[in-house]
Amino acid sequence: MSKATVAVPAKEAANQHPQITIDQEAPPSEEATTVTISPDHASHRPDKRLRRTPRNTQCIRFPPKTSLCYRRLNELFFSATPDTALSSYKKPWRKVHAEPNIYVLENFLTTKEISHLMDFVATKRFQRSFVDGENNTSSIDRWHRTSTFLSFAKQHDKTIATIEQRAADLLGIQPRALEALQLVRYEQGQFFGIHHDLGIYDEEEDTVELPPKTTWSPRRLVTLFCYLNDCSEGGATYFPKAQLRVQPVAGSAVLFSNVLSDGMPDVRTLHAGEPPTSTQCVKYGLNIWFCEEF
Ligand SMILES: O=C(O)CCC(=O)C(=O)O
Ligand SMILES: [Fe+2]
Repeated sequence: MSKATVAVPAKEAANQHPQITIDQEAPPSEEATTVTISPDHASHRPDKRLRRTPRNTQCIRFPPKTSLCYRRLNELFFSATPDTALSSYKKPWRKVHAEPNIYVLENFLTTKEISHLMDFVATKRFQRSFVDGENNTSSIDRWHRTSTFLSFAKQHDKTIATIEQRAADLLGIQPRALEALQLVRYEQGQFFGIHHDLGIYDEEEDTVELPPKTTWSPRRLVTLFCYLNDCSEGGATYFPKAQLRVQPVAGSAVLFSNVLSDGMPDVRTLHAGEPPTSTQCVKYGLNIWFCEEF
């Protein structure tokens, strides 16, 4: 039974504005398959109706146009040919969706790094994940997110610093622009419902509210989400608007932008962490976020 459905009402269909219906009573869809691309959504254009209310007029400020980072972001996310941007990535990679551009990078983490990260799993305490709400509040929401997490201090150790540096090199940024790495865990049935990494999704308006610049939380431009283990029964990262599921494979990472080229949230990269459906798989992932500034 699908828990999150994407439906295009008849009157909206002509305008290509998919509406998302989220059944809050239950976690996201279990109809996971390996990476698939839907022709229906491959041509979806950015939603030009993004509201510019007084609360979200401050769009994301990109790095200077002359910077390596600006060129990388442009090429990776706003052009059809990312080959130069990914030329420094010497391992296999695939563009698994166009507009919005979403990539899967194979072997982003080495097996040594994975086992080092998994050592923390045994010794450190995971916290219940929470969701951000209005007015800089956050709360535990068992309907929306039941997974647990663990944050590392920046450059916590040599391995973490190496991973940070690798992610920074990929995006052409300094490691200081990355948020502290965050390990997430999903036991059977645990999930993270449909959300956006930049701000709060307004289901009725089908927009993402860009958080104000003054908020305590950094604004996340780009997400690089790494998988620490294989998970074939459930556990996919699901992009409802792209109709895409990325199935966890140890060491690989999914890369996507949370912003459009005008610095406003890209609602098309709405996503969810689906629940592993078997006791055989406890899913572990590592969030690496490139942020606007601290
Ligand atoms: O677990 C996943 O596949 C996605 C996790 C995620 O979206 C997040 O932690 O923000
Ligand atoms: Fe996310």
